[in-house]
Amino acid sequence: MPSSASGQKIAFLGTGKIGEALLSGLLRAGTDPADVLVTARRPERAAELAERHGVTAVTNAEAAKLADTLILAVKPQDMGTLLEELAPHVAPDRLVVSAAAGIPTAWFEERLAAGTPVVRVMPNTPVLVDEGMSVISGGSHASEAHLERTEAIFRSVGKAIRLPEAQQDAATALSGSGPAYFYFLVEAMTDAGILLGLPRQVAHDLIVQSAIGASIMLRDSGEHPVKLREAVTSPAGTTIAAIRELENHGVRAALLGALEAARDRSRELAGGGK
Ligand SMILES: NC(=O)C1=CN([C@@H]2O[C@H](COP(=O)(O)OP(=O)(O)OC[C@H]3O[C@@H](n4cnc5c(N)ncnc54)[C@H](O)[C@@H]3O)[C@@H](O)[C@H]2O)C=CC1
Ligand SMILES: O=C(O)[C@@H]1CCC=N1
Repeated sequence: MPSSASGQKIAFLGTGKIGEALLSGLLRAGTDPADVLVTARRPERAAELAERHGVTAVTNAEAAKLADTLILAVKPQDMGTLLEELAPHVAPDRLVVSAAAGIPTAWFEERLAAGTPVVRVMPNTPVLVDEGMSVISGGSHASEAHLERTEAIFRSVGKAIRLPEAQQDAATALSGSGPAYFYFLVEAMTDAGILLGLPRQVAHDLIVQSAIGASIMLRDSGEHPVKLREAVTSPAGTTIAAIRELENHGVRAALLGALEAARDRSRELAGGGK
């Protein structure tokens, strides 16, 4: 287990949407709540988290003293303020893991005591259902043991792979933001069901189950997505009529542009920017 079996304490600094999703996943995976600390900007939020998950609410400075692994999950724009408060309290034997989009490990290394190991991770919200995709890159002081400790945490809530840090902005565009694109598609396709006269709940159920079935086939069949799509696309049939509309509206080009925009935005956040 990520923390309790190794006797290590993990602190979440900034426990918002992704922080709480990760925290709940770790607890489901068997981490002892006594080994988990949380911090929040508002005391009421910290108390709520402690009550809901049975973990301990602490200040950022206390987290730095008490925890072996510090998972920083504030917005990139808030990372500068957090580091100003935190850095004086972080001994270089702590592992600092940032889940923030855009910000490079070097940025943290400049602000922390010399030699402090930093690992950058881009997770995604399906960690809530143990189907997360996390991409891990080590900074210049992160050892194999630090990377393994980080992998153990993120593998308890889904898949985790290592990539060179230069590919983190692209990974953020693909898997970090990725779930949002699928939700957007489901929302639009459900609206299409309404246009075709179906009740909203029926339209939702038809699309969600189709998405689940298609996802499992993509994962388990080993087939290329083109093959899977061709198997649905009968000659002179319904699917090709829809595909023509998607191509007419440049949906493929829109996706290329959308993910490039997400990658560019991640790059812009490199300095914790606005
Ligand atoms: N939401 C997502 O799907 C993903 C988010 N991320 C990254 O995770 C980070 C957090 O994103 P979200 O959870 O979406 O944002 P969020 O706004 O839900 O959570 C951030 C939390 O940090 C707290 N916070 C801010 N400053 C603080 C401080 N000094 N001390 C303690 N707590 C503080 C805020 O009150 C808030 O609860 C971002 O850096 C984002 O790039 C990464 C992967 C996926
Ligand atoms: O939208 C964002 O900036 C964050 C990072 C990846 C997913 N959500």
